[in-house]
Amino acid sequence: MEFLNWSYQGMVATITINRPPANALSSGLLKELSAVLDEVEANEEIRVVLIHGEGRFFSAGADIKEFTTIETGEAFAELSTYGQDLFERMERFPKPIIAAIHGAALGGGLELAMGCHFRLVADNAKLGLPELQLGLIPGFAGTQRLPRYVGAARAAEMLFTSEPITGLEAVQYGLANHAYPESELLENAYKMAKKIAKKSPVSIKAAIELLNYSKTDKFQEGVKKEAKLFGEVFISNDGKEGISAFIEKREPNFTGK
Ligand SMILES: C/C=C/C(=O)SCCNC(=O)CCNC(=O)[C@H](O)C(C)(C)COP(=O)(O)OP(=O)(O)OC[C@H]1O[C@@H](n2cnc3c(N)ncnc32)[C@H](O)[C@@H]1OP(=O)(O)O
Repeated sequence: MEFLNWSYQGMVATITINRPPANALSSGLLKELSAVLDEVEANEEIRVVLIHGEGRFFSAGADIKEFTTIETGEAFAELSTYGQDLFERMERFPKPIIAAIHGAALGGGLELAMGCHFRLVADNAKLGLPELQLGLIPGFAGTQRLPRYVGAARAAEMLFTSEPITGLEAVQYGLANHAYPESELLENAYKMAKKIAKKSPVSIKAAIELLNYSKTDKFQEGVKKEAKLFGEVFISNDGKEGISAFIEKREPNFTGK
């Protein structure tokens, strides 16, 4: 594995995102995550999965630099569908997956965390979907999962302003379950994971299957629509301007074209 480390001890597997400087989710990293999930699913000794980031951040989102190598809207929509399917698999995964978020979970990073069964955060972490700042939209099901956790109006504000919320706010909004000082986050996440690992894997698997029924057919329709629009927005002039502005470290100038 090039971008992820993983190991397990005492029924708890730890997946560490390790792609400096920002743990950006390149397509290679997403493929590795899929392969790790295969191994974790097949291993009967593992009952709970904890996912966190090495370095300063959980993850700053999809790899914006890799975006410049993608030429067509269709290819962008395919990337979107790949991430959506992977995070959907996580939400349906038969073993609980907990995200422990420090630093920042932005864009695809937050979308990955929202595909986990729940989130624990550092109280000063930043969580947001800043894609509109890039002249884009979220593409890994963020437009469908965020309103489920925080409500439509808060999701709209987070999308329209691109401003992140803090870990403490994420708990108030229902996006994260508990916030801790950053230095105590992992220790508390392991405590929680070990508690859950004592439960029957049979009943955990059934509970996860049932929790997924609370999603409506509209969720799946919304996800498909998101991938289509993700490709369309990417090929707009504003999409190109937003990505160039990020790479050139300047404010974008959007024209509506
Ligand atoms: C379908 C999904 C779509 C998406 O996910 S689109 C991406 C959404 N995410 C974002 O828009 C977040 C972009 N990043 C940031 O806002 C900031 O960065 C941070 C808040 C994460 C950190 O800010 P600071 O502490 O000032 O560090 P820094 O100098 O901006 O970043 C350190 C290095 O990390 C690279 N980087 C950060 N985020 C990404 C990314 N998402 N993709 C690729 N590279 C990224 C930067 O460019 C830079 O690199 P260098 O040192 O070479 O200049």
